[in-house]
Amino acid sequence: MACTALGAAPAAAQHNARPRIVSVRSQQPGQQPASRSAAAPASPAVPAVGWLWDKKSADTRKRLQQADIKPKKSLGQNFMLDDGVLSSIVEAAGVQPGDLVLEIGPGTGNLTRHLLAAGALVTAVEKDYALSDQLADEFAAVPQLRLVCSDILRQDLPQLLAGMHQHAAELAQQAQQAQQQGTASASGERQQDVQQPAAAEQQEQAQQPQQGQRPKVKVVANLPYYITKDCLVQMLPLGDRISDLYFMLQDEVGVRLTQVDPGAADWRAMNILTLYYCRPQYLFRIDRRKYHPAPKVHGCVVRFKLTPPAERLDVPNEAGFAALVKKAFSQRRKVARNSLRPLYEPGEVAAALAACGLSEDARAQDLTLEQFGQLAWALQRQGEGRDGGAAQQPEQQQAEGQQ
Ligand SMILES: C[S@@+](CC[C@H](N)C(=O)[O-])C[C@H]1O[C@@H](n2cnc3c(N)ncnc32)[C@H](O)[C@@H]1O
Repeated sequence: MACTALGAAPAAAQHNARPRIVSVRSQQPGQQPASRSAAAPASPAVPAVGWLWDKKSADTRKRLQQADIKPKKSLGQNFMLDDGVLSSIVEAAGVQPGDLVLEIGPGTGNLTRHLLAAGALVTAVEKDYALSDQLADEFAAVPQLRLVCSDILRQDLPQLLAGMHQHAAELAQQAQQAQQQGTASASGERQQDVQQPAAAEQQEQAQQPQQGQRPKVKVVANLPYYITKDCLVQMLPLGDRISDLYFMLQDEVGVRLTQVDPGAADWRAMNILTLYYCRPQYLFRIDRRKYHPAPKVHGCVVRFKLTPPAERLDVPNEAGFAALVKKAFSQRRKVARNSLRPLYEPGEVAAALAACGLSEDARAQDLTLEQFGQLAWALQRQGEGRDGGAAQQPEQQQAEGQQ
């Protein structure tokens, strides 16, 4: 396992981030985990699963006591005790050998073990140093796990995801070298340079596809409830690099994000923005007693299937659209023409709503994603007509208003 501190946030965000290297146990080229033969196939290795099951998730309480570690409420530490639930999540996520999986908060490694057993190449980001140290020891012989000891919310995500592709390329290269060494020694030949340098370089380039062709990452996590929204805001826009998020959430939040319709009191800006970026699906509920310590509320698993940027609803401007939606919901009881002040004059909003075939008295909570999209275009067209083409987007107006 490689344990590192990668993808540190920009300087302004580094206060308190303190990512650090716990340990680095580098793999010698060609060296494989003990369980693998030298003549491994030239693809990322899959660990033998036997030892993974030496530790049962149900024993978490006992193992924490032995290590003298108390669950920290401040870090949302509610460990999953049920291996059945964990394997259901990995199965629902369709994890296949060689898949790239980002895990947030591996904790005592309960979900991590299931992901590795399914053959995933896992990058796990854990904020708690004590737990990171434990994981670094436990998974020392597993190069398929890359452990990042840091706060996920302070990570430069594109950099973290790029590091996952690099990790996969390194493992593939090691497997290939091991295979070549195995073949050479089996045939009794002397090890020779069988490739010209240029050919080796070409092969390496072929193994490192460009961004658009790279396989997308899956994110699978038993999240601390208090960072759910921030993680969604951070990850939902990355549909060009992430295929799906499989999150264990507070049940009430999962229901609110997946089972509320326009017009309901619980229809919020987060519903509109979630639907803009993905298709959310409630998978199953998890009894609160399956966690240690048991939280006050039940959990659930939700799949967020991310929409690639080119397939999202067409809006005049993404940041402007998000600002429009948030402003419209900022005073939920008011009709939209009033809640959208001062971004737009009430008369402008009423005219735009009418142009979309909507009631002038519509409230934000009455509107669907598509209707918000139509409203954004109607407001844009009106602005262009009024300003002779120099219409401002809401975020521009906001920025100027703050000056
Ligand atoms: C709900 S526990 C889940 C632990 C483990 N995955 C399981 O299923 O048993 C959440 C984990 O996230 C870690 N964590 C909390 N905040 C974090 C953050 N901002 N970044 C990364 N990890 C975090 C906690 O230390 C804890 O290990």
